[in-house]
Amino acid sequence: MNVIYVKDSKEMSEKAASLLFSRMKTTEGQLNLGLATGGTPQGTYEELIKKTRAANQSFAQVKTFNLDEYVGLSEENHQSYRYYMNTHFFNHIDIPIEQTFLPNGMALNLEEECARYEQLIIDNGGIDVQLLGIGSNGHIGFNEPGTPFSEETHLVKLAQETKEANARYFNDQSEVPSQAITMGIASIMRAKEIVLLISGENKADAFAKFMNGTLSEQFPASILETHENVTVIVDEAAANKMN
Ligand SMILES: N[C@@H]1[C@@H](O)[C@H](O)[C@@H](COP(=O)(O)O)O[C@@H]1O
Repeated sequence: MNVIYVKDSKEMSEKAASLLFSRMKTTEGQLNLGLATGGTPQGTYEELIKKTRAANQSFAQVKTFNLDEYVGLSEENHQSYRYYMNTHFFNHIDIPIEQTFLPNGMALNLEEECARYEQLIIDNGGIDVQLLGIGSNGHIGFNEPGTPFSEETHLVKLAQETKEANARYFNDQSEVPSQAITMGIASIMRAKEIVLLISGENKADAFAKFMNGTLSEQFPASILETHENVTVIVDEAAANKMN
């Protein structure tokens, strides 16, 4: 595992964007990108848009697969992850929108939707580079503590801690959906390369726990240490409990 220590979230975003940009360039855009939402990767998307424009680079061949989506929020809902991805990234680059995929949290049959999404990723050849954030309880995607490492895309009930953490994006905590569809740990681990971003002092405990290396389903991110190609980019605020 390659751990890169950076000063702040700006430097983290620049490093992550450079890494993704170079992967897209070396594959001439023939790349399946796994993407994440939340506050942490927002700067990475901004940097990636800047780089793409400055280099006048086309990424029309890239396909994207997001980790997760809330159940019951339409794509017009500003809190849906589809809306987040469109506004923060897809509307500003030339990846055709038909090549951008998220689980459909409005599907009538949610179990079928999970199986469809898992198969969609497989049928497209799998994910080449997966971008990840981490929840303060160690969740990745929406795989909460206790999720079996063997899970593929599935329906989850959000932990109270996660609902509280994500309430800042909603008018009121009662509006935070209680369910989501997420790629499972097994789906994430099939990505050929993983880039984990950790930023801010509210992630310091999670980072310290991650680095202590105990493999446990109670701390979902711990599985990443068993993946052969992981880069962690962590800023000073998140790393400060390691000193
Ligand atoms: N499902 C997302 C995760 O993919 C994300 O990593 C986490 C942390 O978000 P933030 O980066 O805003 O702290 O929040 C959500 O729960």
